[in-house]
Amino acid sequence: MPLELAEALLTALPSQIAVLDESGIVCYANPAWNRFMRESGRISTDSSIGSRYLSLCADVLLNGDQQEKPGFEQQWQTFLAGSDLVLRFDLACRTASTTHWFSAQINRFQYQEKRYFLVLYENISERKQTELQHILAERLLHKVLEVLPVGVWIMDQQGQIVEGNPAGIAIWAGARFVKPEQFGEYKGWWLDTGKPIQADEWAASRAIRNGEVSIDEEIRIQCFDGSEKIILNSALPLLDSKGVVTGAIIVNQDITSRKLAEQHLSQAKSEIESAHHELQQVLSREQKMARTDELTGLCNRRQFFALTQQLYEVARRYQTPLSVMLIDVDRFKQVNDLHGHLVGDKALVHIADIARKQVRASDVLARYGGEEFIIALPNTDSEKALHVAEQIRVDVATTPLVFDQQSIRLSISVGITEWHQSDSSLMQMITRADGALYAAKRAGRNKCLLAEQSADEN
Ligand SMILES: Nc1nc2c(ncn2[C@@H]2O[C@H](COP(=O)(O)OP(=O)(O)OP(=O)(O)O)[C@@H](O)[C@H]2O)c(=O)[nH]1
Repeated sequence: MPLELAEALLTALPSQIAVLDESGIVCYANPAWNRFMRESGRISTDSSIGSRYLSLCADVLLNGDQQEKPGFEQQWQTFLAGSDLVLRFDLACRTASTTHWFSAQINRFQYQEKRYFLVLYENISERKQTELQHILAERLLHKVLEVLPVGVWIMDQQGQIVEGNPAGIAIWAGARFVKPEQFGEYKGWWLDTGKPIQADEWAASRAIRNGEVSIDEEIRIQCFDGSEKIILNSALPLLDSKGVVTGAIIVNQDITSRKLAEQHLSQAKSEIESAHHELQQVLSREQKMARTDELTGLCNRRQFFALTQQLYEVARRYQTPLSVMLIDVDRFKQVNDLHGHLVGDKALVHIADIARKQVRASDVLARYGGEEFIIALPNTDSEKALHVAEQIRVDVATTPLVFDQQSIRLSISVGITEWHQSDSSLMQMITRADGALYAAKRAGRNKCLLAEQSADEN
């Protein structure tokens, strides 16, 4: 090749090229080399010829490491003095505004029995920047993973863990851990349904195999100390630019203590609810008992007054009729004496049942005490009340109490009255009905008498 052509070629080449003599002094440099050395402040004139190669390598960073100059100097001197034919390294040359990265290749050669070195720089700044950004991103990711309170695992396409964070390690600490290929046989992890997790059911493997996204699957893991942990397990497939699954990212959250607290809370809630329910039942039983006569199941005297007082107020206010009747079992002492107290009780229940059949839902039927019953009949005048009383009396007289193959005949006397304009209280009505009852007894029993009639008779 003619020398001029070789010169023209070296001048046109964008790569930096220099030739050093055997002591490392630049004896040839192409324009690209000189331009770079000048622009980067390594030389002040237009030419590098005569400069020591080492002095042109100020601020050198070898192979991306922050290797200091003495380290490089030593490497350079060894190469210079040794017999190696090629020296390759990446270096960074800092200029005022930026850092240029080169891939350097230095070849030893001989020319006219003298030793020389051909230095060739290839600019790899772009590639290095990308690499550096990648490294920075990875470092950032590590930092984030380190401080994240949830466990994060990154798996490759084979299901091998390539990255994990301290929170993740803490979650699985003490767990009966197995190798991925043993997942299928392992019974130490199971879903919250109680089903052991099989290899292909594991959220991570579904993410890798099918690209499936699983969010917050609740799983239980068994630890060597016998305890259990409850973990929320999520898995997302990692995809490349073509959408092909390259691995998975798994996120774990230990919710054992939260779950325990929830369980305690719901247990406490159901205990409180059942205690409340029981209390309600006791209360309503108590309330019923407080209103009811135990023997006959009718209202007791207190309840009679509570209900009838309201009927009395309504009758007074709207001037509507209201009647009251007092019923007394005739010669009841004899029933007790002849058949015993127990039969006496049955007789009372028998009469209560008969009376119950004759009253309306709006009437108040109560056991007034001992062998006495009382009925308040709203919207009923004394004539109609007498009619009701007669029906009860006749039913009692014609329906004997059958007990132990005995038939016990019973009768009642009834005193009836209705509300008068002149009445000042409910009690006044009851006293009048009692007077009529007394009169019915005196008149021979098994009778119903109106207070108004009995007053006339007296
Ligand atoms: N078996 C039973 N007897 C009762 C009950 N309450 C009151 N007696 C009885 O009822 C009887 C009422 O008797 P008396 O007041 O003398 O009147 P009587 O025998 O019914 O006679 P007259 O009312 O005059 O027809 C008493 O012997 C009481 O002991 C009860 O709950 N059960």
